[in-house]
Amino acid sequence: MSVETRVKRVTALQIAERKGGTPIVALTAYTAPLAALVDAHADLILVGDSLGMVIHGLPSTIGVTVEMMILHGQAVVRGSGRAMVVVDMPFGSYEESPEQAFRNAARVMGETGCGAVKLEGGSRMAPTIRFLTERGIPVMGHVGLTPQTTHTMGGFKTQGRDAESWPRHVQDAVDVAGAGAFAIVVEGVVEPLADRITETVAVPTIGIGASARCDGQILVLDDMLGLTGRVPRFVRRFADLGAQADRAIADYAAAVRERRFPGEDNVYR
Ligand SMILES: Nc1nc(=O)c2c([nH]1)NC[C@@H]1CN(c3ccc(C(=O)N[C@@H](CCC(=O)O)C(=O)O)cc3)CN21
Ligand SMILES: CC(C)C(=O)C(=O)O
Ligand SMILES: [Mg+2]
Repeated sequence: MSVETRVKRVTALQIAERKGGTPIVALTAYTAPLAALVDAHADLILVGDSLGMVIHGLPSTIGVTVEMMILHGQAVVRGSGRAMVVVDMPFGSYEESPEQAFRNAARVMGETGCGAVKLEGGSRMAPTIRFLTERGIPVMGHVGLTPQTTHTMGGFKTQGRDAESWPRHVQDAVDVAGAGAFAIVVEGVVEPLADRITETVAVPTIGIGASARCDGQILVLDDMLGLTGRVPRFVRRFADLGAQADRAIADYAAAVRERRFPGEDNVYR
């Protein structure tokens, strides 16, 4: 392919410049084939640590490892070509020190070829975000409901129901942006708080369960395709692939048992 026609990936800078513009379209993907489908329509693909719960059956994201993130990150980078790929830093891989975060983030970037990493946390993670961005690793922030701290936050609870907590959440986003994050996922916050955060920080906010006031939206792909079980209120099911798969598998089972499959078309003679 010539230099002129080669499609370049969306960059962190391009995402940062989308503040206040056409909403940024983001989805998760964990595998090459689904990354290819998302790549055709989205600006950003997140290899979320939600993969631990969604495809590995873990009870939370706490047990996800750097190795798991790298394997799925490699698959998603291979399957996509245009969208920016961001890989979640899993629990325990970045909280200890900026140095620990850099070591693991550099490994994730180097072994997957992704364009950025994401890590959870507000003001307390700002020094780490600065440490990474100053050393060439683009960072996406994640504030509000942070699933990796579910055990200290008392479950997956929507944040900002009490207006007294708003200044703390706004400060979290301000500090994350000030530390150099190119965008911030705002998860599970009431609409007026999402509005306040979005109008306060200069970088785009990408919401999940955080209203239409954000500069973009993200969902777990499997949730919006209808592949997961009970989904929270913030999810819209744009398809019902779980039910379609169930019917297809039932049809296959019946066809095998009744010797209708394999049929004439499926046999080598
Ligand atoms: N499949 C899947 N989708 C996700 O969006 C997702 C994951 N997994 N795993 C990691 C985190 C966990 N997430 C979650 C999970 C559950 C709720 C939930 O049940 N929320 C309550 C809020 C109740 C309240 O208002 O406090 C809800 O009923 O919507 C929220 C976020 C978002 N992330
Ligand atoms: C829900 C998104 C933002 C995420 O962090 C994940 O999928 O792990
Ligand atoms: Mg995550």
